[in-house]
Amino acid sequence: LAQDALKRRCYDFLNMTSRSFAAVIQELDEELRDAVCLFYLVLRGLDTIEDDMSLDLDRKVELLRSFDQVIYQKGWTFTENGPNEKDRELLVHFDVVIDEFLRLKPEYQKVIANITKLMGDGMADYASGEHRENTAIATIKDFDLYCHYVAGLVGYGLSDLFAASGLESKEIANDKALSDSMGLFLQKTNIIRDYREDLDDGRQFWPKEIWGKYVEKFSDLTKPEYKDKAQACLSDMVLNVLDDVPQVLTYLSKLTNQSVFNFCAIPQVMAISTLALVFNNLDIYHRNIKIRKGEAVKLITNSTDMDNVVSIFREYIFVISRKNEATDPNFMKISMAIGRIEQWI
Ligand SMILES: O=C(O)CO[C@@H](C(=O)O)[C@@H](OCCCCCc1ccc2ccccc2c1)C(=O)NCCCCCc1ccc2ccccc2c1
Ligand SMILES: [Mg+2]
Ligand SMILES: [Mg+2]
Repeated sequence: LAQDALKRRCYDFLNMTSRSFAAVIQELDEELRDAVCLFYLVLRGLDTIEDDMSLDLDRKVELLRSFDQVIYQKGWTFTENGPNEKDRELLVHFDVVIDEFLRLKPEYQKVIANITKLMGDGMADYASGEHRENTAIATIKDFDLYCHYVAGLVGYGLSDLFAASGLESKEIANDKALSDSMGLFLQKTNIIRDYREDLDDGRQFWPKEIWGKYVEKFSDLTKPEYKDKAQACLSDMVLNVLDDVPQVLTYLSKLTNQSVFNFCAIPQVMAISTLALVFNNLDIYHRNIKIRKGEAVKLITNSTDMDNVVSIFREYIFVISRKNEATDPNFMKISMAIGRIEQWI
């Protein structure tokens, strides 16, 4: 009974810390649900360290690089987060997560600990660079590497958990590029959508190799006199994300378990819908925009098989092509990226 209470508290933390993933994780097949829930909570705990700009850099790096050992330390909790840190409650009660993590099958624990180590080291590498006034994400290569660390690796770990559970074939974990794209598509779309929120937090994730073509200072993109430059920069960022669409659809087409498919497909269709919403929408420089609740519900109910998911992607790719303006310096490149995707779908 005490164990059920522990597990209940973990799902409470899941629902507390994630609007978008809590529902789809709870829909997963029995065999995978707890492992994926704890995978999420462990990494959200790690990210709560990474996101806290009030933490001393050396302290942050030490925690990020040792988090894969923290998850084996019964009783460990953390109260050094700033008062406004979104998910500080999770770390204040992290001993509950650790107790549940230690009850998982050793094979699942190994996958989670391995990804936690890789992600923590990657975040630490970036945090040191970020401290040098935001020059950490200079090139598109840096951008891909950062998103690999914080999201691509989640794709790696999920594919490993799917394979280990026997609900999907081992093959799903072989093609790392496909798993990586599942994370990159979600993370890059969020980074575009969150421009304003991150700017206000003193963080910037857009690669200077892109925005530096249009403005001197990253915050110039919010100024009315740079409106045309800001629009061209935004379409350049969307162009970069479109490259991941064929791999995302290929990954989804390989899934055979219904609950795994729903879990994987729903965040991706939300992301393509968000990408179409932010494309050529300069509001992103001023506020955080989100897809309407009604649209989200429609997407969730229609993302249960590959044909429906492909038609949802086709619909939003069409929205992007319609919003594509001939005066945009990236007009042709966007048209060609859309052409490549349409070949696939
Ligand atoms: O603070 C926030 O709320 C947002 O933080 C963002 C940031 O700080 O950049 C950022 O933090 C990233 C570091 C922690 C990763 C946490 C995570 C997220 C989703 C999961 C889903 C299932 C299992 C484990 C998961 C772990 C964030 O949450 N970005 C959202 C996109 C990340 C998507 C990860 C991902 C990758 C592949 C997937 C494949 C299939 C289904 C879900 C997938 C989910
Ligand atoms: Mg975060
Ligand atoms: Mg983060």
